[in-house]
Amino acid sequence: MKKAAIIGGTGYGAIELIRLIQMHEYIHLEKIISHSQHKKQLYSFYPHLTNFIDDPMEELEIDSLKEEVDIIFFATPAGVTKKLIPKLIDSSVQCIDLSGDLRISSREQYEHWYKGEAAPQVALDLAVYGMPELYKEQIKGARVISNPGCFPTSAILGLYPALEQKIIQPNPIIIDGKTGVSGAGRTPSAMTHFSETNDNLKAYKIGKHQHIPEIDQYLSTAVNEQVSSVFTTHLIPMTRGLVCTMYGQLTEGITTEGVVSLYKNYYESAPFVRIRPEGEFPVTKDVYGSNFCDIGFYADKRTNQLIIVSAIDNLVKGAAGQAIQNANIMNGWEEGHGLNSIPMYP
Ligand SMILES: NC(=O)C1=CN([C@@H]2O[C@H](COP(=O)(O)OP(=O)(O)OC[C@H]3O[C@@H](n4cnc5c(N)ncnc54)[C@H](OP(=O)(O)O)[C@@H]3O)[C@@H](O)[C@H]2O)C=CC1
Ligand SMILES: CC(=O)N[C@@H](CCC(=O)OP(=O)(O)O)C(=O)O
Repeated sequence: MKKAAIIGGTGYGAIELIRLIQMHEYIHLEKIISHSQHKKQLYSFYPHLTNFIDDPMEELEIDSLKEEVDIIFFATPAGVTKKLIPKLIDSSVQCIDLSGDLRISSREQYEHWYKGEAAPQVALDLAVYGMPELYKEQIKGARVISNPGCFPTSAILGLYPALEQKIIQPNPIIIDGKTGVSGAGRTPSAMTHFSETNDNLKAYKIGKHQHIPEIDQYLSTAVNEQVSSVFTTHLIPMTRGLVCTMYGQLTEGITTEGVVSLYKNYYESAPFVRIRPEGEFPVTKDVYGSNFCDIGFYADKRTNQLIIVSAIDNLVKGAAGQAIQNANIMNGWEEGHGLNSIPMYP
């Protein structure tokens, strides 16, 4: 049994981690750290946690925390982990960061897209990108995990095999992303206000989204050349769920059936990627509350484009679920332990 702490206690990522850890036999949630609400009970903000979490949240004392727990989940906004991680470099505590702080290998790129100073190079060197379907061997030996962003999880899982196997051109790649409002976290804003989102559909952060360098960095490794994707996100009036619809120019006359077969082989040992048969495409309800990424394809002969549709739950495979999947791999537990529930439907 490993002892864990979550930093960022009152946020949505933390609440989803708590739900998943509750079903985990080998992780005990020792502490919930809150920046703004320490000494208060989490159930006073989230009554659905009544009788599950009784201890009050605590203030962050990083020097003692690293001695008291084995795993720290950082469910904090970008900008927090990069300041804390230098204090953990010499400890043995496992760190899993849900924020974007450790995802971008170039400090200059981070500073351009995130508008703040990047994490120290030593922390970036230590961090492994926690996408188990691509980097399982590196995750096994890692102590610091940079958990992928929600859109990058859906986009990279959907595009990587087609790029690596050269069935589509590396440029241009078009990614049309759509997400539910919980992706923006718990703090309300003008963009997430009910009357702005309900009955509405909005493209946002056009050309400026912080996931652009992350997607491009990992897709570029698939082809050993720079991929510069065209990526646009849309806010959808729903709570959870995310879909990327993606387009790449076919290089050869592969059929949809051929693409389905290629992806089935590629993800044969990936328990959370489900490939749809020809003619079927995933919807967000297929993955709701689950750690699955469902992917469907259409090789369009008329336009010579491969169309890929990839759906996840932003809070599970896009955040907390993938974090638990990484913890499982790091600790030699079964990859899907605590994550094998059937998606909620309807
Ligand atoms: N929501 C999603 O779908 C996804 C989120 N992520 C990433 O996961 C992380 C958490 O996201 P999410 O939970 O949705 O965000 P929230 O805004 O809901 O929660 C973040 C929490 O972090 C704490 N916090 C805020 N500011 C500070 C600060 N300056 N120092 C320390 N703690 C602070 C607060 O909790 P408290 O005051 O209790 O400490 C806050 O509630 C973010 O980096 C986000 O980008 C990644 C993928 C998907
Ligand atoms: C609706 C909404 O605002 N979604 C967020 C999702 C970002 C996220 O989840 O966090 P990371 O930046 O840590 O990946 C966005 O598009 O920026």
